[in-house]
Amino acid sequence: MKWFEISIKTVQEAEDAISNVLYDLGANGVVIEDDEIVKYPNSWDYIDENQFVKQNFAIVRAYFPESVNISELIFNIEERLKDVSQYLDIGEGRIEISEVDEKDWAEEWKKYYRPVEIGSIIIVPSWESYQATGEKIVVKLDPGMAFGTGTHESTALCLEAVQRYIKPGVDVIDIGTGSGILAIAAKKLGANRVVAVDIDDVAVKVARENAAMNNVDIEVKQNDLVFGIEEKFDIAIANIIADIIMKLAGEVKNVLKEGGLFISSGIIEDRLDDVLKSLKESFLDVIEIKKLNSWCLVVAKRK
Ligand SMILES: C[S@@+](CC[C@H](N)C(=O)[O-])C[C@H]1O[C@@H](n2cnc3c(N)ncnc32)[C@H](O)[C@@H]1O
Repeated sequence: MKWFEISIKTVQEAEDAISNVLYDLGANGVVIEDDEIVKYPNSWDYIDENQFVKQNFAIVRAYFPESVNISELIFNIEERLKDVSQYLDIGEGRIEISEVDEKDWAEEWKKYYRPVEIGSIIIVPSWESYQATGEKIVVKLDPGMAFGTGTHESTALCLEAVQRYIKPGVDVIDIGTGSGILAIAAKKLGANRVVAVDIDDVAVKVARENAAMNNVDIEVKQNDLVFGIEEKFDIAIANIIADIIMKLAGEVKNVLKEGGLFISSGIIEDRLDDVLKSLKESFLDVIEIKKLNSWCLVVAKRK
């Protein structure tokens, strides 16, 4: 499978804002390369440090599946970069598109993936040997090309929340499971039935493999959000982008028991009000909002 690699040339101060924009537009992964390039003056006859021009430089690379509508995506990136540049110098902001082979970047990012500890949960890359100590709940993971390593703020927020909300015996649906990370954590925290859905067939395959590697019994299926699901759950978790959370707000009630919770994440701060409005319009009571850097998690309760 091929992927689109979108590279944006920018400056270090803007790299987080740009990577957030790319995640919010549905990137499966973002890699930041930054360095200070030292440019020498054209000529000098004595060494004066002040004459060295330090150029602040960063490239943000994001990966999107080949199936994406690339012209629409580029249009959206350009629009969002214009918004960011209203309040932040984004440097050149030049966008480049190329196609990369799945195996090339799947292997590349593995070099930087280390165990991630959030509360009592530790996410360990499957290729690392890790000796668990004490009471830690270990989730072994090979995310492959699916989103969900635990390093992104939106996943970290969910991992923290599930530890507080999942009680032994609850039924859970994980919508947009990606690598299966949240569904596996939910099961290990004592959930009863766990159903994990994703629209992407690569994610479904990866989540099944990760569930098997962790010896947990999870039903993973390919599905568009909760369409056609007739069961009811105590907790629905969705770490997807704001636009999809807003769409889901109107449908999630159909899969929640009375008093059930909707844990939503992947919401960039600028879109929080839109999401809160959709939840309110869908008669869900917001009981918690948490922020980590520019990302938000919202917990709402079905009346
Ligand atoms: C940001 S990732 C989250 C992965 C993982 N749950 C985590 O927390 O790290 C969002 C996932 O939602 C999936 N997704 C996007 N739109 C969807 C839809 N309409 N129905 C189901 N899954 C969807 C994507 O394929 C992707 O795997």
